[in-house]
Amino acid sequence: VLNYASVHPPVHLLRYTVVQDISAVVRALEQGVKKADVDPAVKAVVICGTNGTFSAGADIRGFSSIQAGDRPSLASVIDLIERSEKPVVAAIEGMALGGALEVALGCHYRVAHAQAWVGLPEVTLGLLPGAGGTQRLPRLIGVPAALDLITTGKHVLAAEALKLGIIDEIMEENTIDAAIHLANKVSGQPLNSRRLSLKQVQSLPNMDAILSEALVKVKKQARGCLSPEMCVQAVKASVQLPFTEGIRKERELFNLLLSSGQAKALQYVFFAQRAAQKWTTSSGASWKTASAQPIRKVAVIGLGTMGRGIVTSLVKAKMSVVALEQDQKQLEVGARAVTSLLEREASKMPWIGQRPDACDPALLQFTLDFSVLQDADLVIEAVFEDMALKKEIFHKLSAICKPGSFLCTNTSALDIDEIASATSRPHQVIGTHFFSPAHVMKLVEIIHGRHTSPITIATAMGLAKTIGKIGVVVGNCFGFVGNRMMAPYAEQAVFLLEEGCKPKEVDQALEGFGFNLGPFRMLDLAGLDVGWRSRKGQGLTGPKLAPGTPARLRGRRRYSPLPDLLCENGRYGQKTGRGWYQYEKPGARIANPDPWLHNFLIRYRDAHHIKARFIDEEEILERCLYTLINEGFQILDDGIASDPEDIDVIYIYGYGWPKHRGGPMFYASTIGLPRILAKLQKYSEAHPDIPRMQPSAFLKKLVFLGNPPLKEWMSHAGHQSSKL
Ligand SMILES: CCCCCCC[C@H](O)CC(=O)SCCNC(=O)CCNC(=O)[C@H](O)C(C)(C)COP(=O)([O-])OP(=O)([O-])OC[C@H]1O[C@@H](n2cnc3c(N)ncnc32)[C@H](O)[C@@H]1OP(=O)([O-])[O-]
Ligand SMILES: NC(=O)c1ccc[n+]([C@@H]2O[C@H](COP(=O)([O-])OP(=O)(O)OC[C@H]3O[C@@H](n4cnc5c(N)ncnc54)[C@H](O)[C@@H]3O)[C@@H](O)[C@H]2O)c1
Repeated sequence: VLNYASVHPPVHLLRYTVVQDISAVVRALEQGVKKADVDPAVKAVVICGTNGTFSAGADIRGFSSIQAGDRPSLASVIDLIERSEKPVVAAIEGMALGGALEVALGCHYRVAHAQAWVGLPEVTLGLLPGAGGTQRLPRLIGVPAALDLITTGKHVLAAEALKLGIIDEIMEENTIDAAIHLANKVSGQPLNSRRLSLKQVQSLPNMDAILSEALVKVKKQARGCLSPEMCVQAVKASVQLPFTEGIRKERELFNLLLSSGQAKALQYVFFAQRAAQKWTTSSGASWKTASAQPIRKVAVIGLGTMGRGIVTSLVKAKMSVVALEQDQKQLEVGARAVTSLLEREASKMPWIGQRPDACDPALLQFTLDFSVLQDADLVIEAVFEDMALKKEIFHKLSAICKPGSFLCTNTSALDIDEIASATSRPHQVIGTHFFSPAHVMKLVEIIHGRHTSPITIATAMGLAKTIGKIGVVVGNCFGFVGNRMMAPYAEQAVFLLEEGCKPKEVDQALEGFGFNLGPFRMLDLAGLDVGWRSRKGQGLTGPKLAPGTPARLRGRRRYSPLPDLLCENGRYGQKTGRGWYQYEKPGARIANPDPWLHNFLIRYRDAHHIKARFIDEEEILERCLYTLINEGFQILDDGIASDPEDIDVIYIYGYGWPKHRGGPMFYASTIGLPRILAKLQKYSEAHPDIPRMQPSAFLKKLVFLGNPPLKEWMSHAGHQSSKL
């Protein structure tokens, strides 16, 4: 942990390794600094890490054992460092994150390697920098810059840290030697001006406005997450209170966050995201047995909503891309759309000037000619959601593409095995389900068919990582994990309209819960015609529907024809300017309640003899969320997802589930499975014609087993029909 090595007398070198037992690091730092302080042979101290890394901060797993009210002893050691009569220099290699940057801020000087980066990411873990960071950083770099770093948790490279004033010197090499040199140079000089706790925060004429605007901004973006707001409160304390009182306030806010439950959820997500990268199949394949093949050239077929976003993501990651369309007109429209997306992405990257190759259009070729795809290492198909068309394309690809190339489909729900059956290489066929907008959304569901080889899975996962996405391996069934769980959720939302709600009431309840968009705003954005086409394909509506089928029943299941009726009226959502809401013009984004729709709902209820009733927020949330969670339990039992963490990662990064609630399965564990079961039982008794409300056998089993913790759920799953 800490290696107190006096290798460069008279400078003491305190080397410590991070992400270990924080109290051991803290104790060792304390002893080291105290020893150096009383040792007359020591004139200065340098603190550095081992193996080229200063530190990634406190061990996140250790937070669960900290009780609210515990004294963060790291803070007192940082005080000790700052009070030292001998200059202490931080030598930052690799990274200094969280508590590590706070240690560096307690040092009198900071030297960093040019490739090092620093940041205070605590906010992303539901916390705030709890060891003086919120009080020292504003004193060092001013309130606006400190607010930016502390409320976003972003990391900055050494050059930017130097510009901001966090770092005193940057070195291309020999950072530790440079720190020792600096320590020797400043030895004997007065230190008070270097002690941040003694500095005043630089006053600004518009300080009140800066703080209140920051508060408004973070509240708006946080969707109920507390930590960004508490970060602003802590920085505000640095402006309004003397240092020691500010530290007290920081500790009070830290303890409040620690006990809020949100910190636990966000830390769970941190590990869940990493766990999802470690896929394993039921046959035992994993990263240990299969490695990703190198992918240099990717082809994308179809430049519609999804294809253009996928192409943009690939080009941003500097991959060579061929984009193919079905006719010249579509090719031109698609090419224009991709160019404009790439331009927008480039303008968001201020470092573009230093990296002229980023988003290089020379990496991109547009074509109508399938034979150009011959040497692609991997192909992603993103044409219409139509099985016959997809099979035709895969058959063609199988004949044209070189033997080693991988064939991926971006289907939202269709059977991967059936698509693969159109090829002579089903082991190289896989689903890569991106989310809209594909150049923004982080998630890619990687769907493993019956014949998909481990190398194909590894390669698809590798590609996702290369382009900055989070791949999650799932099994093959209609809608996979995400869309399969979305179906009962969206279905409930529509049933609630039939029973008396307005779209805005349902959306407000779910947006209040923390979703980016409620179900109706989301459906309007995605396009109502997408689901309509799928329902027609399934024979739930349209020409394939048997004559005489009752309007609100399919078999013995309740069905709502409302979404079909909207489409029949040309209301496809934002794209047509009308959907569940009305928009100023087609393509406009601001959703306004539509009196036409409200009258339509009244007439619809009259026609079907439905008596509208008042439905409170609790019922809206429970019916939408608990049916979604119920499907999640079924998915786990079926083996379509290998564990609840995977489902949670899918929902957070693909569907805008509020991160501070940890994903649907984690949320279920915080509510308690007995309560979810009881509510589902109550609602399914009231609505016996909605099978998706009937509690899953797996949920019942877990309740019967005494509501075990989430980590133990999978040891009780059935898995007879594991698809992974
Ligand atoms: C006494 C109380 C005092 C309280 C006072 C407050 C102190 C302070 O304010 C709080 C903090 O410092 S908050 C902390 C602030 N710091 C942060 O928030 C930093 C969070 N970490 C990161 O951002 C990234 O992991 C890195 C950029 C460090 C590396 O990225 P990369 O190269 O892509 O690698 P990777 O795949 O990401 O990780 C590799 C492995 O390391 C694991 N692990 C990593 N960090 C961990 C941690 N802190 N902990 C535990 N484990 C951590 C990770 O799970 C994975 O494990 P696996 O078993 O192999 O799966
Ligand atoms: N839109 C979404 O939100 C979303 C999200 C995830 C997955 N998906 C899936 O992605 C796929 C594409 O969806 P989309 O929304 O981008 O559709 P889209 O209608 O916007 O685009 C499809 C494109 O494919 C092109 N195309 C059709 N036949 C072709 C052929 N034979 N050769 C070359 N190009 C051809 C069309 O010209 C069109 O540009 C579908 O399978 C869909 O289910 C869509």
